[in-house]
Amino acid sequence: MVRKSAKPAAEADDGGPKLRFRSPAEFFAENKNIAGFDNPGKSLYTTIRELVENGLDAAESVPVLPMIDVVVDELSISEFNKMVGINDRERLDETLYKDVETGKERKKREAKEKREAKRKKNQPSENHQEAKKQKTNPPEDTDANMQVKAESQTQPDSLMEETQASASQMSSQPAELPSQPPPSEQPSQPSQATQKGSRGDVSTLRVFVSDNGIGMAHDDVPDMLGRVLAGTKYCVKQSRGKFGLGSKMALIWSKMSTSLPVDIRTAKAGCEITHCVLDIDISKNIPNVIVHEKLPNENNWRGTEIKVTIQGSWTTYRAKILQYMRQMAVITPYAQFNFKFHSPRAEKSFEVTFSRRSDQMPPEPEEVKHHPASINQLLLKQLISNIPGKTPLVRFLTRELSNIDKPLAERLIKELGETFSPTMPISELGLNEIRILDKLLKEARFGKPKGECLSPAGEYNLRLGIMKELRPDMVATHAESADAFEGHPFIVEAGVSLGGDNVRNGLSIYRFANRIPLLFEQGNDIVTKTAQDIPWGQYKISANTDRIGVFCSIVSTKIPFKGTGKEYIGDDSLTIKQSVRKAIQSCCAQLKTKLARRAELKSRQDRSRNLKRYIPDVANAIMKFFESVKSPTVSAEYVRQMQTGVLTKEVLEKKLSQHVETSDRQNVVELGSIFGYVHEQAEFVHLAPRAETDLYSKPILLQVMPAGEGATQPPQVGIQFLESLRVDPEKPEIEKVAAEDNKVPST
Ligand SMILES: Nc1ncnc2c1ncn2[C@@H]1O[C@H](COP(=O)(O)OP(=O)(O)OP(=O)(O)O)[C@@H](O)[C@H]1O
Repeated sequence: MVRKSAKPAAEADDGGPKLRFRSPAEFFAENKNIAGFDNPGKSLYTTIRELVENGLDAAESVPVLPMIDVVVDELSISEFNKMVGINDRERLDETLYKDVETGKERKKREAKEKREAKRKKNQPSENHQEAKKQKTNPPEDTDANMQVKAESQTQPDSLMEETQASASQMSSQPAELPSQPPPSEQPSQPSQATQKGSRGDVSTLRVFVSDNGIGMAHDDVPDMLGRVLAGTKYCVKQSRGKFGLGSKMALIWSKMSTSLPVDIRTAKAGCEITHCVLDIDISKNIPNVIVHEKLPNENNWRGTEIKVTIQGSWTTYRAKILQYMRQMAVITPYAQFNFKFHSPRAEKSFEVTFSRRSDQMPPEPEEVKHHPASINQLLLKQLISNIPGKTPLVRFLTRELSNIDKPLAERLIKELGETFSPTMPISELGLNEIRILDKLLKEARFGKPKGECLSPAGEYNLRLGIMKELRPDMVATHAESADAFEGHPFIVEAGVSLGGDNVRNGLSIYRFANRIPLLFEQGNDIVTKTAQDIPWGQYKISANTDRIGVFCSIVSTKIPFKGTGKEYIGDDSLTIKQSVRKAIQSCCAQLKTKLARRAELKSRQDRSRNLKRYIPDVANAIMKFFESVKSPTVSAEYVRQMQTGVLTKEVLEKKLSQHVETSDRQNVVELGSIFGYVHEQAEFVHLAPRAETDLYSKPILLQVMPAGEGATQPPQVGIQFLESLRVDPEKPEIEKVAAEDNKVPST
């Protein structure tokens, strides 16, 4: 009898680690921070972001002007309990709860409040001293002092202004967004809706996002929204979505925090409405469908509505969420965003509309083929397996890859060696043939991928955004031509502004990647780092004391984000970095010219203001001059006018003063053309006489030269006949104004 041999020692259960498997859903549930779901507050922000961006992608793919509604409903604890069927429960032992203040905590808080109050009391004198110090010690213009808006920075005031202006309160309170009450006014007991978490107040929120986009096919809905790493955007095309993950992360977070499913209503054009309620089986990474039905679509509605109930920290992330909505409105001016927040505390509720400002949608980005420079062995195998095996190699190279035409494909195949031929079927390409082909594609020279497949925001939209966002004194924009990063085309557009409303000294960075704004980890981003390296001083801009806005929009078929949360782009993407630098520097060069011109015009304006001080003396000097000139040919007419009272000192003073004002206004027109003011508003005043009754029959230009800055001596006076109006050839718009109001004499 053969005895069953005992298990080899190595296979015995020795208590060592056991092999386990994780589904993609489990992996992302455990590592949700890499997808931007770090804590309840950030999870709320990312949930809204993912759903809004899906809506925008869906509308743009129709294409139709996007209309995005976002409603965040804060549920009271009772409301939530009712929803899930739990009875409200009285607390028996209050001291068990984290949100109830202990005696020690109360003492600590009271001491802190006392300190705060004392500090506030002393503040006026401190402020005064600080101001005095700043006056005497202006900060040095060093890179170390350069300020970059940190992510911890509070919402810019301009946002508050705008939000307040357009917020229509749902409560009877004045139109003002409710702000967080000071700590001393906060209840020590949890509110009806919130519980204290380690990261601020955590409450249950129902997030509803709807769009007028392309909608989803009935059968696809469960997989699209209930299977991690499933989507329609895995192709070489510019889009906000890429990973097939975002909406599923929202679902996973809802599963982790409230255990409630996601509710979807969607319809494609001319189709019935799909209503689907689904959950996700995390361990199997498959949708767990609760409802999947078709409903009549009487109004022929098209779009998608998604409702998800999650925990989140509204109070901590409210500013970021509104900042996000606002920046989306800036970079997507052709979209309309309606944002509502409902709370059981009516005074906290509000709604904001970020109106559409342009009907001009950028062209829809095109899907393109892989560029040879983006190829690797795995991708080659995938491409080969996607098409029939009998496809000849030459056709594979020309049809499946971009930037290879037939002659180039034939040259490449020749270069591969004798075992390759243009007609060989791709099924004959073994592992080594693929290795050889991959090596050659990496080493050969190819044209850059074309940027036509991309849809940049456009300098116009960028400028519109900057003007609206910052209302700057001066702005310059520039679009770099398309370049490629690892075989993916990209385009960088930049804008640099100076001054503006509520802009702090130093650098304020606004970065958009495929029209997604960057609100977190800004310090690590390629644009921030590049902007910090710009030698601002060379452009007569102080990175320390000037208020500089740097806007940068990057579009690409692949943005090299450092995480699936699509936040920052590392500055190791060298070709992108170079383009960003060049684009910012081009803006700086434009600003330098404008600054120099502004300084020149400003000094001209100052000079003409100074001239006015000398007008009485000048008038006196001219009168004396005519009185003393004996030659009748020069002065007979003037002497006659003086005798008849036409030419008096007062008339001269008036004329001189008019002339100074005229040249002042000219400066205003020129300044206007530099800063982009509307020319129709500028008044052009002629130097020529307007009527025969005027003092002189020919236009005259009086040149009054002060002796110098702060001179006490009377100025020199000269008189010239003006033959024609001098027009700056660099400023044709001024010429146009003059020509339109063409009372300028031809003589
Ligand atoms: N509002 C919507 N309208 C139409 N289709 C949608 C909508 N939301 C999601 N989808 C479809 O579901 C797919 C999965 O969406 P999901 O948010 O999970 O990932 P994604 O947008 O493809 O990529 P990413 O994770 O980078 O955001 C999308 O590719 C899209 O086809």
